[in-house]
Amino acid sequence: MTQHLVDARAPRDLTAFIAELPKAELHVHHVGSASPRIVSELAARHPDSKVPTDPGALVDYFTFTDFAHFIEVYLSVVDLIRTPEDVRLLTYEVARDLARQQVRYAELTITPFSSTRRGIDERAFMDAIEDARKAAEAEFGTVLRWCFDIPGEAGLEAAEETTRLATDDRLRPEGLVSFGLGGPEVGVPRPQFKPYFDRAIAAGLHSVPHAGETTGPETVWDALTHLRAERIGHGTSSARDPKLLAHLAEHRIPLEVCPTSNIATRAVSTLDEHPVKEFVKAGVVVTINSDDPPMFGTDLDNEYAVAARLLDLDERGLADLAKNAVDASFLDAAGKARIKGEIDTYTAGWLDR
Ligand SMILES: Nc1ncnc2c1ncn2[C@@H]1O[C@H](CCC(=O)c2cccc(C(=O)O)c2)[C@@H](O)[C@H]1O
Ligand SMILES: [Zn+2]
Repeated sequence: MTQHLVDARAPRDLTAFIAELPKAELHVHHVGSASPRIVSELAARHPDSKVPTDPGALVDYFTFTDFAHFIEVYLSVVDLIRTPEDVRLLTYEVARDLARQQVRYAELTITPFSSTRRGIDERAFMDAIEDARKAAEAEFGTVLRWCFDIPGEAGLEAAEETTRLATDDRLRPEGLVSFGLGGPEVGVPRPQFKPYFDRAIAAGLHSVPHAGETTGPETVWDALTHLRAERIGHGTSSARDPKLLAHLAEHRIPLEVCPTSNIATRAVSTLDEHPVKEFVKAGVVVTINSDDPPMFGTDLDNEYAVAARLLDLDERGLADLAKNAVDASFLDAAGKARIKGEIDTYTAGWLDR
């Protein structure tokens, strides 16, 4: 796990620049953000779990043989979240970790179906995430918004439940801005989710499905055509289809690129083979994200360092990447202008030292 972190670090000066750079994170999973500290605390609360309580043992536990193995381990961590207080603790601590990296705004992908099917009361679940969101904004200054995603492999029952939770006016939380689709893609065709995305979009939510992470470019086309995707989670295989790259560039559909994730789940063999450079060359809007940072031995700062290396960026290039994420976010115009202003002021100050 730490191997990714150590190998990928940028030269010292860029590391220091990145650490204080104000950032936005658009693709990060709620449960997948549980740090070793949070996992150990939850595992200690629920000692019957198979997840190790010792943070050191988690390094091996979070080493994956393939994408299916990653999902199996992911679900064992989901099993640790059993009470509304577990949900609140996780959400609040995730916000603390984001704030430490100067993340000013994050869209956190939450899978409410996984919690409600495990017996957490739906009202208590919504109250827990909203309570943590408000506390985090007041205490850390980090603004959180939610993306509720369908765990596609769990079928249409999960799709129906997720859509209900996202669109029922009595339940849907104030911080909810978007609707997603996650989990394995193989054997889970995207078009079947069209009616659910139609309902979510009609209720005012943005469409941000995962696509082209573990399957080919046709899945990205499906996400665009059937699910009316406004951004694509990963979209890695788009690089294999020049027409798709041209379409993404022309319509300014951003990709939520998560380089280290793609190596850890073995979706891409090595960082040097990652297609992020091809996306940029084709004029596609690229945002850099961390996906499930502790599980992949990374964090958002490290993903920016990886991007700096793969794209050969200096401080201005990194600031532009950070601004891409702000522009591609679902923040309002004033909020975007405020964070982009902070990025510019910080970068100018750094270069003037
Ligand atoms: N890189 C990723 N790419 C894709 N998804 C990712 C990624 N990282 C994290 N996820 C998350 O994985 C979960 C998958 C959950 C799932 O498939 C499932 C299947 C059957 C039952 C249940 C259950 O809960 O009972 C869950 C989703 O919640 C998604 O948000
Ligand atoms: Zn993801």
